[in-house]
Amino acid sequence: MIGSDAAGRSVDSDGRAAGGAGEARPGGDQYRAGASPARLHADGVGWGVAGARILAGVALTAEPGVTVGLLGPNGSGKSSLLRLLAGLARPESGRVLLDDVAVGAIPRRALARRIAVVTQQVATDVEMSALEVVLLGRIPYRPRIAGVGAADLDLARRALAEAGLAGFEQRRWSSLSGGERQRVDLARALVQEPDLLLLDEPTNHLDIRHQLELLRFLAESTSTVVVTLHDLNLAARYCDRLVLLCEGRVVAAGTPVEVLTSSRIEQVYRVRTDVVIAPDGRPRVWYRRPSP
Ligand SMILES: Nc1ncnc2c1ncn2[C@@H]1O[C@H](COP(=O)(O)OP(=O)(O)OP(=O)(O)O)[C@@H](O)[C@H]1O
Repeated sequence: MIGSDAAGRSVDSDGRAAGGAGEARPGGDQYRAGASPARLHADGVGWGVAGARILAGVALTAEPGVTVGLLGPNGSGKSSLLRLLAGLARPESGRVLLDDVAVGAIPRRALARRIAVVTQQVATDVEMSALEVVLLGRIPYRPRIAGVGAADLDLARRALAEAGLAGFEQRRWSSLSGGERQRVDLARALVQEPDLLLLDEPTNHLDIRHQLELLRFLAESTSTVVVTLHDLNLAARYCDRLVLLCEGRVVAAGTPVEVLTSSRIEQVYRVRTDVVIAPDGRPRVWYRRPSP
């Protein structure tokens, strides 16, 4: 045990509540492929910058293995909330729990083994190969003075192939296109073998085929996933649940059918739509042309 959570409970070296269901990690540091999907729960979360309130009273629950889509207009607080969920910033009020342990109480190295984050800010001037970037995801698993092992290399190569980038191993990061960088960064997150995968607009540089492949991959992933998206139809099709933010507050949460109603989309996005339920039982949003 190397710490305690906000409630004073012991926290083990993997950031789990001592004696909790997930305490033992079969296979230790071996390839786990998101074998222990986490439950993420946030409630009453508030956060602000320089006196400006960015998030207020936000609640979000992602059950193990579920894919939650985080929606909302520009500036509604999606990226800010994702940072709080990832433990990259601390909420000013409320709490964020990973399997009942406050994220802020989990040691950084343990947190890096459990949560992987794919952000929008992908640096352009990194002098590394694609394979080296992917291998960054293995650092939380490596003894501090050890080099890269054969198993790490194998995992990184497989993750690149999974991202559709087999053969890109030695390509310089700076030579990659925006979409290729986004997929390398996803591969880096995958080799972290996270229990919780947090992605901030991971489709924004991807062509439609890669968007569909990525969202299908997330939907089928054994990890718990929270992903911010702007495309309402992709969110409706691939997410189990949606949380809709507006001006830093949750205005709706539930299944895609419950959240994506025509009146709510108009209220939040000021866009008129027709929403129909497709044969797969999920909503499809048709945007009306703005009247001249
Ligand atoms: N560090 C900061 N300093 C000042 N304002 C900030 C900071 N971080 C976020 N904000 C503001 O908080 C609000 C929410 O930003 P955030 O990036 O979370 O929104 P978002 O929903 O992800 O937006 P988008 O869809 O445009 O990516 C915005 O008005 C933004 O300008």
